[in-house]
Amino acid sequence: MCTQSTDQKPASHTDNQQQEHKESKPKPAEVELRNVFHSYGEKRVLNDLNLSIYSGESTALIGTSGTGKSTTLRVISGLELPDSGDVLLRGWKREKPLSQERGKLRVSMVFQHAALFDSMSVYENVGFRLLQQRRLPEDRIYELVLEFLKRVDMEDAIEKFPEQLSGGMRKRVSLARAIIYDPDDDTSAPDLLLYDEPTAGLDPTASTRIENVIRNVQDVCPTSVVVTHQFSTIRRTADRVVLMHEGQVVWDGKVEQLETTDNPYVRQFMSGSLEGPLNSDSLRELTEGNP
Ligand SMILES: Nc1ncnc2c1ncn2[C@@H]1O[C@H](COP(=O)(O)OP(=O)(O)OP(=O)(O)O)[C@@H](O)[C@H]1O
Repeated sequence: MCTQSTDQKPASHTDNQQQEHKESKPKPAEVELRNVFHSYGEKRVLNDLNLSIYSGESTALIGTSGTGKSTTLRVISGLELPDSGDVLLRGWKREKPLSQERGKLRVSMVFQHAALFDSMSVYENVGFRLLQQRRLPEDRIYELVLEFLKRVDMEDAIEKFPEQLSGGMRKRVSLARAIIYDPDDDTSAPDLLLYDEPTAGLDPTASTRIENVIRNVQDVCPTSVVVTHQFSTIRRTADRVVLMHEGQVVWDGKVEQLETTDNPYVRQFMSGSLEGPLNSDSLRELTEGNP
């Protein structure tokens, strides 16, 4: 049942994007999504989304299922173009999808289901981009793959195939693949890492390993967005948290403010209560208010 309908409709979403984050972070934005709308067929998923991702900051993107978090990552990466609104990468406006223009920011994405090539070894998976580019001799690529596998504690698996690895191991391999670059060519390092539920389906130990890796790779790429449902991942990996609801940002603050804010969306999300602005009555009002 919706108990707080009038002051939590779309018009108030912007107000609810609390200034807790913005007041304290006058950093340059790596990514700006401005008034972004995106639908799959008739289903509107991003609904006037405004979001900035700041340099040097790890942002956790949270929200209930189906609220558009993965779609937001896909729009940031250029895998999807918005129906309307702007995607700005260091001020440069994306006009075409990633397949047609790479853009001003090197974005690497770690997908929810590792997305490794089953027919390729771990070496071939992690070195895939460097092997395709053919700029480096193969023994140098092997060295680099080994080095980046060490970062995720997976160097012993270099000759293995994905089917020989557990889910958590596959995720660590996919992390190595996302971050690998040639240290002699600074332009090959990722500028932004996007993680889609990196710890989903993992036991607590495997989750902790992934969370440590996410923290540790911040020296390679200090700016990241992590979509997650897991509080341990939020606490261990994020500086800032953005809560989405029905394709909009409804709260934006520092990770420690999750515990103290009285924002009703955050309070309900944190408590897991069925009562509050995240419930289905509220969702219906939101949809009805937006043709
Ligand atoms: N390719 C697609 N075609 C049609 N509908 C899609 C597609 N991708 C996502 N959707 C729908 O869009 C909505 C938002 O999906 P999205 O994956 O962005 O949400 P999410 O917040 O990441 O959800 P979850 O936390 O469950 O992963 C969902 O209802 C989903 O079913």
